[in-house]
Amino acid sequence: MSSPPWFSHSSSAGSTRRPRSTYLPPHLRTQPKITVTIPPPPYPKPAGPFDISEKFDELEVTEEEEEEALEENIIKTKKVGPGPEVEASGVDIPPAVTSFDEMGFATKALGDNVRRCKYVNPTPIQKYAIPVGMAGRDLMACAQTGSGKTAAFCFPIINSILLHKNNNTITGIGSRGSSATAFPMALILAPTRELASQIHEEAKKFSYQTGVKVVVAYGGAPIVLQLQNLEKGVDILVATPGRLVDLIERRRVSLRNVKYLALDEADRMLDMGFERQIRMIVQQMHMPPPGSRQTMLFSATFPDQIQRLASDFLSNFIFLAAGKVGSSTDLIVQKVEFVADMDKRDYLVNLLRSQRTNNTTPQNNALTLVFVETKRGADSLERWLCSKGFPSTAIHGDKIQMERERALKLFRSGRTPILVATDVAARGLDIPHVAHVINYDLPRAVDDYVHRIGRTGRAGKSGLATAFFSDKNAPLAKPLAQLMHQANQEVPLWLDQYANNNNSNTSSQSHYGKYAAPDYSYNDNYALPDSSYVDPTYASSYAPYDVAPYDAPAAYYGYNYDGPITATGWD
Ligand SMILES: Nc1ncnc2c1ncn2[C@@H]1O[C@H](COP(=O)(O)OP(=O)(O)OP(=O)(O)O)[C@@H](O)[C@H]1O
Repeated sequence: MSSPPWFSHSSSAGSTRRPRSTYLPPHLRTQPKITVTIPPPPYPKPAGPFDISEKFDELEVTEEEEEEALEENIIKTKKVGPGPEVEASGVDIPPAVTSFDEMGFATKALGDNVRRCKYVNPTPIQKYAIPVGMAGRDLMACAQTGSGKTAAFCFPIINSILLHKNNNTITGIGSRGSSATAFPMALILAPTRELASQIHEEAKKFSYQTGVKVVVAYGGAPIVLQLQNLEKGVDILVATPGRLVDLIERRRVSLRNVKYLALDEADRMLDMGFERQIRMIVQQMHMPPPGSRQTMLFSATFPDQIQRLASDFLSNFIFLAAGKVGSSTDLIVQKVEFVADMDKRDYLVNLLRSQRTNNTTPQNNALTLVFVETKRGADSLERWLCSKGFPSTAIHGDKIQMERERALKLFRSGRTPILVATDVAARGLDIPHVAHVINYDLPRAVDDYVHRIGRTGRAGKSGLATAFFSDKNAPLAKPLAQLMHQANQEVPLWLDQYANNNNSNTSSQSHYGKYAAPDYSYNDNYALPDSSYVDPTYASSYAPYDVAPYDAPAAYYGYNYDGPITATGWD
């Protein structure tokens, strides 16, 4: 493990020579030499190339294969469970269950779909959250990354739709001239296109052969196709805020009939400056009020500002916390290395080379996700890695949606086993076989670190996370060290020392303060992709970071949304 220049530590011996070709300006030549420490592989060796088909139709498996998969999932959920204690608060909390059979789904089809997904036992959060959701109660649920939160809000929604679809007051599609308005019964909001798309795929699997229709709408993809899908009928609409507002403005979606609302990664949507849009969607666009609809908020982290939103959106809700709020799962081995910024590239290449040589993550077999700070940095690192013989691809907010999807597909399938990403890939993405997450640039906030490393160590599997820490990350030292201690990780002495020297920044989980300016990486990835809308309150914070022109329609400023609806055409 490498240490900062001022820290004397025995492990700094045995360093690797910096390649001759690297020019170092004289004033930087006293920097410590690089040591690459590769821990033993904590992850199972996955078999690649990977099957990324996601539809059940394509997943018809032999009984033998099914048994094998079930066996594997029993092992996985055994690792997840009995799991961390789930803390529940609220009145009349419905009792938790221990198996999917006990959940009492409305139709056999739902139980069949659980089986098709090869889920043997519910994860801890599912044991508590699914009964709460199925009892129709509002819910705020916090559970570690990769713990199965998607199923925890999807199953109650699908179940309730199956129970109540026929009593629906506004059925199917209303009409306005030649184009129809869709009246979904359920709305699931997600912060990014990729996450919305993933939830859509999951929800389709969970509702397979139930008759429940799931449609997705997000920016960057042709709206015409989404409109056509909406016209065919929709029970559950999965959407990003920007595109949804556009569809409502065009009167192609009405929220009057929404009985179930789920916000995934709700805290992230606030960080991104989407609060006003979300409040407008939930409070001013004809959605039934709390009490007349069921609302569920899910995330792995819950910074303070979400509490206020919760009190406005939820009614008589139950709070569930699986494990410590904002903690990382201990399935992930976390390493922190002190790497000066100028040494990062060489260090990374050495790390990947050792990985390859030691066969810990053979090429094309296990996936490595590398997080960087900027879009330009992502492109440049991707090129560098390719030039060094490491097939890589990159994903960030400046790429068009097709390129983003292509990059994910290449990575997911193992054809390009390294993905260089900005925070656009930090939340919610469930990519099997990600064995190693490298924080080449650490994020500014520890919550973001938790979500990033959570791309590995999912659903009971173990994973590895390596962070490159440099002087500029000093403010993160304390919350990072705290988080690692909580997760029983080996914390380098120098990091503890850094943490003690940086006592000023003591907030460990919620880092921006109340509605404070988002980190530029949010702008990089989130604030603009789905619309060019930037809340003027936050616009100045984005300014130095190459913001697309702010062009939100005037309607967005008024909180009373009942005026004339104009189609803006932006997406
Ligand atoms: N009961 C279960 N048994 C086995 N696997 C499960 C179970 N529930 C969910 N999974 C799988 O676990 C993985 C992680 O689930 P999911 O993406 O819902 O996690 P999450 O808690 O939403 O994570 P994040 O916080 O990163 O968004 C998925 O591959 C999912 O199919």
